[in-house]
Amino acid sequence: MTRTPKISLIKGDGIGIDVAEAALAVTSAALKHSGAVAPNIQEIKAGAGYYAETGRDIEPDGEERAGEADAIFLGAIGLPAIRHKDGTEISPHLRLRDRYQLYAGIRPVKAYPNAPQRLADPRAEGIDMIILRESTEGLFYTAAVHNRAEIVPNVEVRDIMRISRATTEKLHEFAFQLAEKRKERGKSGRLTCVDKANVFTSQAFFRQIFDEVKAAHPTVETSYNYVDAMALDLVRKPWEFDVMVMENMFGDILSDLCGGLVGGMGMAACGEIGDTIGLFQPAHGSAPDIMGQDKANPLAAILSGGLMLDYIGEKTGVGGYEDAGALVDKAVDLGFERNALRPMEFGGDMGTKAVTETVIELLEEVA
Ligand SMILES: NC(=O)c1ccc[n+]([C@@H]2O[C@H](COP(=O)([O-])OP(=O)(O)OC[C@H]3O[C@@H](n4cnc5c(N)ncnc54)[C@H](O)[C@@H]3O)[C@@H](O)[C@H]2O)c1
Ligand SMILES: CC(C)[C@H](C(=O)O)[C@@H](O)C(=O)O
Repeated sequence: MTRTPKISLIKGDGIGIDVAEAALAVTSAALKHSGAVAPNIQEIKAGAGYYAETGRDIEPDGEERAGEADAIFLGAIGLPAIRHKDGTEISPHLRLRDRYQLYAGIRPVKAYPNAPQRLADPRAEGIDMIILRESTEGLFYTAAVHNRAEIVPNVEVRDIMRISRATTEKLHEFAFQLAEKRKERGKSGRLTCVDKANVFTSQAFFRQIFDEVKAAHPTVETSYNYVDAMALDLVRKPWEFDVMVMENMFGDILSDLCGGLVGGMGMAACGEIGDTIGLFQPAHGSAPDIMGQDKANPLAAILSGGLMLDYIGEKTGVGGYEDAGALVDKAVDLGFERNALRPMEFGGDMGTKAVTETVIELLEEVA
């Protein structure tokens, strides 16, 4: 008997609530088309709004319950007006990354036809790459929610860039395997190690481990780029890159830059994978400037939902999930090809609901 996959759902704050609902509607339609069993979904309350009401950033036992599922789906968390006393924002999702060691943060960056090209060079139409952001340590190791920074009140605060062998070996192994898979699918499969090895010992260690892991993957073409030069190259010739692997903070910053290259944050999908569970969310935030107005582009969340279905299928072996993930991608591809997806984010005429309904209609065609 096939088992029923389980998803933990955290809608969060602002547009996170709307785009999470959009992603669920689309994934549920895709699963019906592929004949898969519907997942059990347990909702967990968390976020800045929840903190303002209760003084807690996630419901009691929420972290533990989140991890009992096959995957976690998150909308977005945080509202700039709601902060801890130390000035930082409400970010329980960083504890989920830490607790479940979600080290491999996959952030796909793809240019779609009829979506805005922010670069004038026509080669920008071919942008199709992945930022692989380590998501548990690096400069986020001492993020405020972990209480690990060295603090001399009002005098000095030291945040630490932690690069550990155990996590970095797993990250680079993941990166090489991803590059190999992409090459099999006709992409260049070139892997770039993005670091700051010219200045920081931790970053030289990151690169040293990259070279060690590379020895077991002789067919993968590799290169190095310092993170500052990477920012330059992502604007001047992003089409030359395929997979880029980097520490946490560099990936945080460059993945927003990449979102901008292909339209905006409403296109920035994300999957954070650990050894036992994955968390899927759009890479954008709660967008307080447009919340409650049906203006958010739900595609980053919808594409993240597609990544989640693929992950659940591969992890559990439950039939129809990987097919449903592929259907979500196909529907979005077709929608852009036909100019049937015109999010307001790009100056189009379609709000959150209209984009979601159109993707659901397109699913019927691609199924
Ligand atoms: N993963 C997360 O949960 C996450 C990520 C980033 C920021 N945040 C939080 O979200 C809040 C707002 O942060 P911010 O303004 O720096 O980043 P943001 O991503 O929310 O917004 C940045 C800009 O992009 C636009 N935007 C973002 N997503 C969009 C979408 N789907 N459709 C259309 N436009 C979109 C916004 O309107 C805004 O102009 C903060 O509290 C921050 O801490 C949370
Ligand atoms: C809101 C914040 C904690 C988060 C991060 O820095 O990881 C966001 O910027 C992201 O990119 O997902």
